[in-house]
Amino acid sequence: MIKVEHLTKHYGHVKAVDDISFHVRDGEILGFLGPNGAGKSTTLRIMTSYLTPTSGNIHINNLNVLDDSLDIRKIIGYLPENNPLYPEMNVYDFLKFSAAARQIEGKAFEERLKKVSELCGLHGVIHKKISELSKGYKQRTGLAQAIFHDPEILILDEPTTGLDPNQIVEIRNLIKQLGKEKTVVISSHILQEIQATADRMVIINKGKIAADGTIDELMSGFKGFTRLHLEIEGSDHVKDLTKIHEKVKLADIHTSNGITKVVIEYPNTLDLRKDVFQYAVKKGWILLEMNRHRTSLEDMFRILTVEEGGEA
Ligand SMILES: Nc1ncnc2c1ncn2[C@@H]1O[C@H](COP(=O)(O)OP(=O)(O)OP(=O)(O)O)[C@@H](O)[C@H]1O
Repeated sequence: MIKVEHLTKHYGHVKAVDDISFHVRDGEILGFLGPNGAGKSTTLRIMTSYLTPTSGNIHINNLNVLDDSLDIRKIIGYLPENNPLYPEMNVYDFLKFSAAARQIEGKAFEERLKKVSELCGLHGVIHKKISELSKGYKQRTGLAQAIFHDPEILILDEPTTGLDPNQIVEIRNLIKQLGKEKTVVISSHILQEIQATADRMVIINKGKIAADGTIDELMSGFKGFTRLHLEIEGSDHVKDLTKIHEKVKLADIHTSNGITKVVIEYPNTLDLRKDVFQYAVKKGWILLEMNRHRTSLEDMFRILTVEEGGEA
């Protein structure tokens, strides 16, 4: 269990993380979602004990990042955002070098290498120079380094950034595979990324927690709205649509060549399509198109982060 408690981190005048608390349960894949600059990397670097907090603490099992940084690094595997590798080394030498830093050598190294390269699909490239690998294989090498000491917790900072769509799917599958045995925290600024891999998510914005829960919980807790897109021919009074119901708002209206394109908005708890149709008939309008768009999780993410003043 990872417990983040009232964590705050200042860089000079910049409050990168502002009194956040959340937890990660054993065995779950937690998505840590937020726009650029939200404070994700800072939180993850404190979690991995590479950075000290200004205040607050993170407990991992019976350890905490203030007092037990060396022990914490033993139980955590970390893939930082920029995946630092040594491009001049080949994959084998790089893994041997990283393993030696953790005192995994000789027979123990060879045994672990067999398992890790199988899991990360590195067999075909093990003697290739890192600089010659595709971005996807570089990421696999970074993941192999992160799991080499068989940590119980894996912290992955934006692991699919910069990959092509096929590589993204491969790395997601690998993360899900690793998540069967380990507790995983994966950060991203892309909602679909978190939806595709995580069991639960914590949304951070401007250093504060904006939401925390499973995707279903967040959706049901979020009072979404419907956007009804309409095209109406031959009316000057389309704005009157707001009279249908007190909750209807005019989101957009635009007329050209005698056709008015209008978007109305109302809570998801209502379905006003019939009312709109009947109103149009009553007014003698010709309704050319009606298209319903209900707020999705993407909208929710945008709203949560924008309302908090972010730049989603
Ligand atoms: N070493 C540093 N010195 C000063 N400010 C920093 C430093 N590292 C991060 N920041 C600032 O702290 C805030 C949070 O940054 P952080 O990297 O944690 O966010 P992030 O959510 O990981 O974003 P990104 O995905 O863009 O890396 C930002 O305003 C950033 O500019």
